[in-house]
Amino acid sequence: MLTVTGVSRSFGGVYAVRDVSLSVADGEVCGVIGPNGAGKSTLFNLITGHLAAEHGRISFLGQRVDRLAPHRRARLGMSIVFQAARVFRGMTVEENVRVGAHGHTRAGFVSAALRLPRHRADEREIAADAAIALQRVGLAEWADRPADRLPIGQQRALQLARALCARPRLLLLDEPASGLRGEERERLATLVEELRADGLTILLIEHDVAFVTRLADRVVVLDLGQVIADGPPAEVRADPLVLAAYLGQAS
Ligand SMILES: Nc1ncnc2c1ncn2[C@@H]1O[C@H](COP(=O)(O)OP(=O)(O)OP(=O)(O)O)[C@@H](O)[C@H]1O
Repeated sequence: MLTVTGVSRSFGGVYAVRDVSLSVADGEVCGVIGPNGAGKSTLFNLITGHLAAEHGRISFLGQRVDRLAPHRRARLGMSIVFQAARVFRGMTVEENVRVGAHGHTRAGFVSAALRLPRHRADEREIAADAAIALQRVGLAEWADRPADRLPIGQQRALQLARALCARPRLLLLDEPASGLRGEERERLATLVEELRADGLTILLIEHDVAFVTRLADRVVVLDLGQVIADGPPAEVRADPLVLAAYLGQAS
């Protein structure tokens, strides 16, 4: 579904991501881990289009996308949950989720905001999608409450619902567990497991090794901008290069 081939990006002459290749198959949960500064966020932004690659190619559903703007990639079916993304204040939970739908309806965001008549059919479709997404993440009963009153764990679930409302082919999660503790983290892991059981394809970028190795079918490890391991979680966790990269960080 997603193929990244020999992608590089530098800042001020120093490579943040260097000659990285990885692929995500249909229905797979692929995890990307790595110590601080390994290049995870840079890689994520290269895939979503928020940063331009200097070398390499990125293909999504058989189409080359590395020159496409983020919204064009989103329209092809990439849906993103950004690291520590906020919910929209002054909007209900349901309204927050609806925002995610505007990529795939005929109506653009502006037309929908103006509530032009020809977009009313879309509105019904969006409401149905939002209801399904809220149900999926366990927030249906919170639909009419102000989004910013939700506890952080549920705000993260809300961001997932917003991404699901766009009917993604590939869900891209950037450090979804950051800032979550104990029970909230556990609930998020269960939710990602459920999405995986639904057959959703997920690319999960995360600092927390235990979180990723529990959820991913395959794990790619970055260190100093390069891939140092790629394989099943158990294999990767025992890899001496991976252990050394994480130990190096701890010392
Ligand atoms: N916009 C930027 N300008 C300059 N340097 C950058 C920029 N973005 C990232 N870098 C550098 O690129 C390297 C990789 O950073 P990146 O944020 O991708 O790593 P990361 O693995 O996501 O780290 P963390 O786990 O700490 O978020 C770091 O050395 C960082 O300082």
